[in-house]
Amino acid sequence: MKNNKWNRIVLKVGSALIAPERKGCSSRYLLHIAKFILQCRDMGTEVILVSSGSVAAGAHLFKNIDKPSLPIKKAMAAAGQNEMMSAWDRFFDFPSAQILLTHGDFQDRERYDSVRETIFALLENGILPVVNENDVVTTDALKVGDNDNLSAMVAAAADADALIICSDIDGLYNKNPHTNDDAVMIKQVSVIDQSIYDMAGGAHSSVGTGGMQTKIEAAEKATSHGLTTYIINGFKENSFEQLILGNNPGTIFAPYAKPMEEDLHWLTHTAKAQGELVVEDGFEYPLEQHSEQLTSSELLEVHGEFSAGDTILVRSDDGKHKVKAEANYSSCLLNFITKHDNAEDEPDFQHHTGPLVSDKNIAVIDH
Ligand SMILES: Nc1ncnc2c1ncn2[C@@H]1O[C@H](COP(=O)(O)OP(=O)(O)O)[C@@H](O)[C@H]1O
Ligand SMILES: N[C@@H](CCC(=O)OP(=O)(O)O)C(=O)O
Repeated sequence: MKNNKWNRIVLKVGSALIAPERKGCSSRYLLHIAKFILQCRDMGTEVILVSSGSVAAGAHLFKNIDKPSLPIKKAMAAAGQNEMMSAWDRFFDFPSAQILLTHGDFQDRERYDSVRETIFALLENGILPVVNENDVVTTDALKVGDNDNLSAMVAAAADADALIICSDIDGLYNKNPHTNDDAVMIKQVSVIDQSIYDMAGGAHSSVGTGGMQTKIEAAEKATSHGLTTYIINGFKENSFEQLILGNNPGTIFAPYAKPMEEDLHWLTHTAKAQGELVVEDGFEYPLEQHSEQLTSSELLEVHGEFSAGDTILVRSDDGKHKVKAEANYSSCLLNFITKHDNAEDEPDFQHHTGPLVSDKNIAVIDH
């Protein structure tokens, strides 16, 4: 990494590298990944490891592993997490620390700050943070769901310079190479747009989650925060040797020249919408100068339960525009308004309610 001069990186390691055949952890690939971590630290680059593989590592302890129920999958994660942590530990002569997170830890500002502070304290003391999703406690509403996105959220929270996603494939191809013989590898991506997402297919291995789709989402989260992002083949020792030499062994995603402001980045890439407003067609955000803000007179439907200050989706009735923003009113109040829009009450409500969402930060959703 002579040429890269990174201060801090997040290294994400996929399940296939930890427990390739779901027969417990294997040191086969971890050895050269651990060597890379060691070399980075020797060069003065701080490393945060995001390690998948708890489910794959724990699977061999259970019967009927081919179609495990959700509770069994969580039990596999609980048992496998221990195995995975000890597998990593065997390679290091410095301490490591386990951090298990859910989406809720990023959504809640106080918990988010707490995670950041803990990571910084570990790094300052030379301890390697090893992060995974806390699969045991996650629910659909609370989970990130895949460690590609989790690694990008960790990388943004930890102010890293680069995110390196180690997978079971050389990088991003123009189509899934496992199902298309003529797939061509993409060495560099400067802008992540729909054409890049269209290249992505799902996971191929029995242990991976998300395939290329979630890696591109992660790259978008990270590059928009100013991080260089790589997808590399973690099976190959040469990938890590090339990184150390400052070369690109896989696909590199260029960081945004002008990274997003922190709050807008959080709203766009981290915050989950707690509910949705459907409004009359014709609304546009971000607002042009002098254009009118959305008020309850344009409100058609309210979905979900949310409080003032929560993140919500606002969608035009024709589905053409969709934004994420901070609600200025609770779903309870807005439901009351939509159900009492008779001529008698309306002027009063219009008078008392201002814009439906805060225009401080508006994230336009286009895919
Ligand atoms: N366009 C693509 N380029 C490369 N791989 C792709 C593409 N579309 C789908 N894939 C699949 O994504 C897989 C990697 O994702 P995944 O199985 O989730 O791995 P990991 O465990 O490393 O997260 C590849 O093995 C491949 O089958
Ligand atoms: N939290 C899960 C990992 C989920 C996941 O994203 O796996 P992968 O696609 O292999 O990175 C586990 O430890 O098994």
